[in-house]
Amino acid sequence: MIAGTPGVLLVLDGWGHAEPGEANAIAAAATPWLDHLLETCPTVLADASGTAVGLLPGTVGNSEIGHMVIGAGRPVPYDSVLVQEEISSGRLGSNEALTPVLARLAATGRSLHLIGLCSDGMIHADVHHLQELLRVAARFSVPAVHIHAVTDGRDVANGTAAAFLGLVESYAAEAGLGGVATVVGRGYALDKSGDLRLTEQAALAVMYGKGEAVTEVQEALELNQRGDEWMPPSVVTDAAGRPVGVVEEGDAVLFTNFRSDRIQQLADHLHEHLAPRGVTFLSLAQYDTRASIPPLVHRSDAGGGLAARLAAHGVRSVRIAEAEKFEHVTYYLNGRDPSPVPVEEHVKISGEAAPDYKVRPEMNIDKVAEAVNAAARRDDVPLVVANLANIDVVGHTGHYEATRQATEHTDRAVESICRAARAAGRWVLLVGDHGNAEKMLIAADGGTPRPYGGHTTHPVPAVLVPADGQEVRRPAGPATLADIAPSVLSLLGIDPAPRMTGRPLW
Ligand SMILES: O=C(O)[C@@H](CO)OP(=O)(O)O
Ligand SMILES: [Mn+2]
Ligand SMILES: [Mn+2]
Repeated sequence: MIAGTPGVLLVLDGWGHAEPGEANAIAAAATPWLDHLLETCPTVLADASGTAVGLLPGTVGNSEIGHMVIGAGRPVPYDSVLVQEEISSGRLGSNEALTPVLARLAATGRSLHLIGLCSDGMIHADVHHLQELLRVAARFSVPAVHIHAVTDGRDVANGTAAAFLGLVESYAAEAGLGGVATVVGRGYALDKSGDLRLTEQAALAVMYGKGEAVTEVQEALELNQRGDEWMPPSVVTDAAGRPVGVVEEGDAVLFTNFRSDRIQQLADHLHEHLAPRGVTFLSLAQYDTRASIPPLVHRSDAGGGLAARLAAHGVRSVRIAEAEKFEHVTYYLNGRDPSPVPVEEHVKISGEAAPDYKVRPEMNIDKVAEAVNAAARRDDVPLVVANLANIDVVGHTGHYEATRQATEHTDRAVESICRAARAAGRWVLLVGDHGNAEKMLIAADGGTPRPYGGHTTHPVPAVLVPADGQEVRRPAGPATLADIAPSVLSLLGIDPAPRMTGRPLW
C-alpha cells in the first residue's frame, strides 16, 4: 500500500527546548523515556517561531501556525503578518471593507466599537493595531469609538493589564477619539469551551452595560481580585451613571483579534443579537464564525500539503487529540480546510473536563495514548497523527509544579505509544509545535521574575524513533516545522508535494 514504513506523528504541544534552569519545568521533570530517546535517536532542533513559520520576526509560535506549517510543509504567512502589512503599508486607510463602514458612521452619526484582546502577546491580537485603527477612524470623522477591552494575563504575564489599558488610552488621546467603554477578562470573552454563560457575561456588558459600574478604567483594575484573565465585566459610566458606550442600533463592531478560534463564540453571540438591530460587523482577519463577518484582510492559502498528498495516494490517516487540540490535528493540519477527506478518520478524546488544569495535569492523556495505540495496530492505517496537549495546556496555568507533572504524564504516554508502535513495525516522529513549558518565568516590572504561562520563541525538538531495523540517517543542518511534512511523506515512501519548501530530515 505504501512504499515506505508506516508511522506515528506525535505533536507534543508546547514542548520547547531551553537549557535547564529555574524556569524550565520540562527539564525539571523526571522523563526517563524522553531523555533516552533524545540521547539515542536521530534528533534535531527545529525553528517554530518568527519568520521560519510565517510569523513576524521574533514572534512566539502558536498552535495554529505550528500545526498549519507542520501540515503545509512550508511557512504560511499568518493572519498577524497580513494585518501588520495592511497597517505598515498605509493600506488600512483605504481598506475596502473598513472605509465604507467608517464613512457611513460619519454620515449617520453612529459609533464604532472595537472589541478584542488588549496585549502584545501576538497570539490572538496585538494591542498596537488599535493605534492605527483609531487614527483612521479619526481621519474619517467617525463621531465616537468605544473600546471593549479584553484583558489577557495568559499570553503575557498576569498583572500587565493596567499597562496595556494605559497604552490604549494614550492611543485614544493621541487620535483625539475614543475611549475604553468596557473591560472584561479573556476567561469570559474568549471562552472556547462552549460555556455560553461566560460569553454571555461579556456580551451583556457590551450590549446593555451590565457589569460592575466604574467611573474610570483604573477603578475596574483595582476592584479585580482574580487576575487579568478573569477580570469580571466592568462598565465605564458617565457622571449620570449611564454606560458611556453600549452598542446601539446602526453602530458598527470591529473585532480586533486576528486569530479566530477564541473570539468566534463571542462574535457569533453578538452578531446573532445585534445584526437584526442594524449593527454592522467587521473583523480584522477572517473568522470561522457561523455568521459571515467581512474581514479587513483575507487569510493565506495553507493547502496543498500533507493531507492533500495523503489523499492523492489513498493513504489513510487517523487524527487523535483531546478537545483542546482537536482542530489542530484536523482543520489546521489540513491547511484550514474543513472538507471531509474520505481517507481520514478523526477521533476527539473526551473525558472529565478539568475545572482547573493544574489540579488534573494528566488531563485525558491515557485515553489519547490508548486511541493512538489502537490505531497503530491497524494494518489499513499507514499514518497515525496525534497531539499530546498536556505540556501546553497545563503550562498555560503558569503553575510550575503542575506543568512538571504534566510533562511526566506525557513521558509515560510517549513510552506507551513508542512500545505499541514498535510492536506494530512503525516509526514515531515526536515534535513540538512551539515552546511553552521550558520557560515558566518572565522578567517584568524592571526585572522581577513572574510566573509565565505563555508561549516562547525557543526551538522545538524533532526526534525520529525508527521502526525496528529501519535505517535512517542523522539529520543535518538547521530545521524548521516546514520540514516535518516532507519527512513524514519520505518515511512513508511518498514524494513531497510540489508546494512544500521544507525538506526531509531523515
Ligand atoms: O490557548 C490559546 O488560545 C493559545 C494561547 O493564547 O494557545 P495555543 O496557540 O496553544 O492554542
Ligand atoms: Mn500548541
Ligand atoms: Mn498554547
